[in-house]
Amino acid sequence: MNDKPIIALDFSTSEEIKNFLLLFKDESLYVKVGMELYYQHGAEIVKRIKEMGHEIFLDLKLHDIPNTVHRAMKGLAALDIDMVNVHAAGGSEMMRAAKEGLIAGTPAGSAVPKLIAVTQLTSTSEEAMQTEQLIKVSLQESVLHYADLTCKSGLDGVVCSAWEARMIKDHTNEDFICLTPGIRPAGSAVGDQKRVATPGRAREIGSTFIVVGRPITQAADPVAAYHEIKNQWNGAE
Ligand SMILES: O=c1ccn([C@@H]2O[C@H](COP(=O)(O)O)[C@@H](O)[C@H]2O)c(=O)[nH]1
Repeated sequence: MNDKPIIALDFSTSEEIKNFLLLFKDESLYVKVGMELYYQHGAEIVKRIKEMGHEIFLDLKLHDIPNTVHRAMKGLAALDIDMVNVHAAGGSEMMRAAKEGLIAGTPAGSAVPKLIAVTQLTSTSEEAMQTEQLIKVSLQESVLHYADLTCKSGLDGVVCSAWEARMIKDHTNEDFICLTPGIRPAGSAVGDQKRVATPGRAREIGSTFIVVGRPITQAADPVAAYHEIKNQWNGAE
């Protein structure tokens, strides 16, 4: 497991990002740049955050035809990101194309970013999956199916809820990344998330990375909230 919780930087302005990151002074963080930030500030914001010494998971969840995803990944690989993702629902051909694009676009001498795939979003309940996506198996079966497909397509891991991490690692291997959003410290607001777990529970079950947004970014003291969550994640409290 990675000892740093990944902070979801769900902000829209570069000013907000700057002010937020300044709170952490010289601490090196692992942050997640998602659609809200990337669609407004693009490669420039990724570059600036990287220059500040932070690791970056670029959470754009690509899902398109294989050729388009290959070309997009080739471009993203030039950004010096650490991890990026696609939707497993795009299929094995698309996932393999994503990986090939990433390898082709990575500058010589640099490490290829980790590539993971979303199984079922943590905001999806079993009922919504069955009635809206018309997937007639259990949510666990669907998540496991996508994890298996992702592993066989040569990717590094999946996005899932903490509750599915152990099952996925048992069916793939211990090194297969299970990155789990939907993390909520006891007593904090769940919001739109459906499959949530505390940082401590996520560690016990087998998450490799946890992603935490609002419980940190909307806290009265984000630095204190981050360290409390980090301690719980590392089993220190
Ligand atoms: O299944 C998924 C995939 C991605 N996310 C992203 O993680 C963060 C979670 O933020 P919170 O504020 O802690 O809910 C957010 O950026 C999502 O886009 C996810 O939640 N679930």
